[in-house]
Amino acid sequence: HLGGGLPTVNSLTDLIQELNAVFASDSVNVELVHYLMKSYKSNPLDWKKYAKFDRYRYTRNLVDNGNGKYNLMALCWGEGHGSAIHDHANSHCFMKMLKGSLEEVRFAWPKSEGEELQVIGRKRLNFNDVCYINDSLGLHRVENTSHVEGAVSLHLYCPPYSQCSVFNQTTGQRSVCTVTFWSMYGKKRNRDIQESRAPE
Ligand SMILES: O=C(O)CCSS
Ligand SMILES: [Fe+2]
Repeated sequence: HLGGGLPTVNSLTDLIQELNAVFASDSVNVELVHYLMKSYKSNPLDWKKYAKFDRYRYTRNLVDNGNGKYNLMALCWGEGHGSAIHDHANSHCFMKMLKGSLEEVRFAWPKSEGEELQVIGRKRLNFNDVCYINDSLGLHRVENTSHVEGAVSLHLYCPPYSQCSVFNQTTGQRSVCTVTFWSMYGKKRNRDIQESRAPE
């Protein structure tokens, strides 16, 4: 886009170009990234090559590695699939609905060992909605509660991470979880059994 004013985003390719430009500087402009994610209007023709579903759990499909500054990925949730309660490894997390809807439940951090996690919020994310979280806002679980429709969400994590913490809701017990990709750049990886874990 020329000169001042906010860029227009007409495709996923545009969004990636604008994100690369925004992340060229070292500080993260959360409002601008939120605006860019919101201004992209989901078009399945843009993202269907990344939309790979598994029968048993949601999949994480890398779209762009943001020159190392962020990871942009498409998450595909079959009916009833959900994540574990997790944190975001001191990174920013932006999540946009590309298809279907997801329910987000937020929890406060456990204050002491053995304490049940407290729900601090519930939100339904609908088509093209964007939601933001970071560790200072709490933990969350994300779930596709539909019995009839899959869901696809676009996630941006900056800085990128490969491990986060997952929490047991009743005991507050925290454990480390390594997250990987089901596919990268639209290509499915031949994987051995234990790879491609999502925080669940
Ligand atoms: O697998 C993940 O990255 C968590 C999805 S909800 S932000
Ligand atoms: Fe999350």
